[in-house]
Amino acid sequence: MGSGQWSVEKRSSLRSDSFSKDIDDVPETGCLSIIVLGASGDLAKKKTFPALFNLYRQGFLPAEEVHIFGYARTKISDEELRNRIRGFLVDNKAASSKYSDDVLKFLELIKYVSGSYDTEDGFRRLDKEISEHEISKNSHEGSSRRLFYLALPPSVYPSVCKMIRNCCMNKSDLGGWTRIVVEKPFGRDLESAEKLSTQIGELFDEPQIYRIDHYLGKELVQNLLVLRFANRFFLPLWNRDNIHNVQIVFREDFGTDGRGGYFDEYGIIRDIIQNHLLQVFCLVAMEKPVSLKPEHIRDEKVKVLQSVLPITDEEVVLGQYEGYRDDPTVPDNSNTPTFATMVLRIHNERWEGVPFILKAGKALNSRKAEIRVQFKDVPGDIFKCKKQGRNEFVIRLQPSEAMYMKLTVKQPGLDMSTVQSELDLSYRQRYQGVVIPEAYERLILDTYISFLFI
Ligand SMILES: NC(=O)C1=CN([C@@H]2O[C@H](COP(=O)(O)OP(=O)(O)OC[C@H]3O[C@@H](n4cnc5c(N)ncnc54)[C@H](OP(=O)(O)O)[C@@H]3O)[C@@H](O)[C@H]2O)C=CC1
Ligand SMILES: O=C1O[C@H](COP(=O)(O)O)[C@@H](O)[C@H](O)[C@H]1O
Repeated sequence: MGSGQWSVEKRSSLRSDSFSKDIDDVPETGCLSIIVLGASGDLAKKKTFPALFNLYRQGFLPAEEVHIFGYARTKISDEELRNRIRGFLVDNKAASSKYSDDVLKFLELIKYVSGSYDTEDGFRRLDKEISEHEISKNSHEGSSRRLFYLALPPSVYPSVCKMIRNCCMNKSDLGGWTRIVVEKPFGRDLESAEKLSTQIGELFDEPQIYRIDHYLGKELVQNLLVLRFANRFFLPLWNRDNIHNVQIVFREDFGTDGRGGYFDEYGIIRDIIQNHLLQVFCLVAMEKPVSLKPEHIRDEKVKVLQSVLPITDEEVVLGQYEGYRDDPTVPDNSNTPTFATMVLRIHNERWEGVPFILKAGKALNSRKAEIRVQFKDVPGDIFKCKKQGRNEFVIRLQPSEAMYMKLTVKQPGLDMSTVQSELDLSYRQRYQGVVIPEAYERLILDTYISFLFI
């Protein structure tokens, strides 16, 4: 395959599950069960099931091979779970008021099992349901694939992983596997993250564990490396000599929305900044990796993080939106921040002196996620155009993916006056008819099929 082309391959290089034997050459032929744990929750209904639906519609989850299971403590029937998620499955092809055949057929693939997260009873019933599905598909023992997606608060990951390990593992000697997907935030702090890592590491091999940060699946986040390292424009400009500051901003126009129980335990820094915004920050600030191999990219990210100076109190602002404590699941005296802004300073040759301003807030007046790179003023400005504002390069992750560059140009006409204008690459206009995948589609697909850049 020539350079720059994508190819679909099995994760053969990662097939070192201790539960599988010598399976490198065994094709994956067994059926696939996707188990969404925490199926009653916000993530499951808003993102996980819709992403699975989109994969199904595009043929990546063939009905003959796949079954989907929801699991949570809430006692509801299969039909009640389907009713909860139905409205979140958007089918562009369907007539506006009707659910399409695709939606109805997809919902038929979903079964619900109710049980607790720390006792074996529920997980044994879940295992029984999965096995029945595997048998019904004539999947040979040892060839079936089981993907456990933990759409749950991290506090229950250890017990859930233990239950999966004790009750729901399948044989993998004929190309089958068991994998788990865990969400951010990965613990509350370094100590709890390390503890969690150890606990999960004792139960599963590294290649079986997928830690997800869905911001990495967003189209314009995926584009950051290409933009930075495949364009001559940016190479000489991307440094302290030219850049005045970088802002990485996340705003949401709704509050906890029934998730107060989860959110109040973590707050905006652990919910958004420590994971989503730091990943974006690393991609903006890191040096060019040796290659696109995950470990090379990781190494460069780690170097940036290690170069960040301790954040000072004077460069942090925290806030809580009015009405946050009205949520019945939030304690009346909660001081959990729902808004935070902080300045990160990188102590290295490229970035010394350039503030990286990270900002995140819930229940603000708009929904937006963007990166703003503001350039320094032009030295020796003969046009006196400071009033027009600086050069700025903006990457809008959402909504309406776009990147645009703010430039100063001559105001068209007889006068020699200046005005600020934009070089605009709005995806909707530029890539008409191209469907941009949701972040979770990309990431979930990666958990059972891998795309290699060769
Ligand atoms: N919501 C979102 O948009 C996103 C969320 N995430 C991550 O996904 C994970 C789940 O988030 P989300 O779905 O929003 O959270 P929810 O608060 O909706 O929790 C999901 C489910 O977990 C169970 N649950 C909630 N709190 C507890 C608890 N303290 N102990 C045991 N079970 C509990 C509930 O199910 P039941 O009571 O029925 O068992 C609930 O329906 C988090 O790690 C979050 O960071 C990541 C990206 C986006
Ligand atoms: O991880 C999370 O992300 C969502 C926002 O995701 P987006 O893709 O819609 O920007 C946020 O609402 C949630 O609090 C958080 O847990």
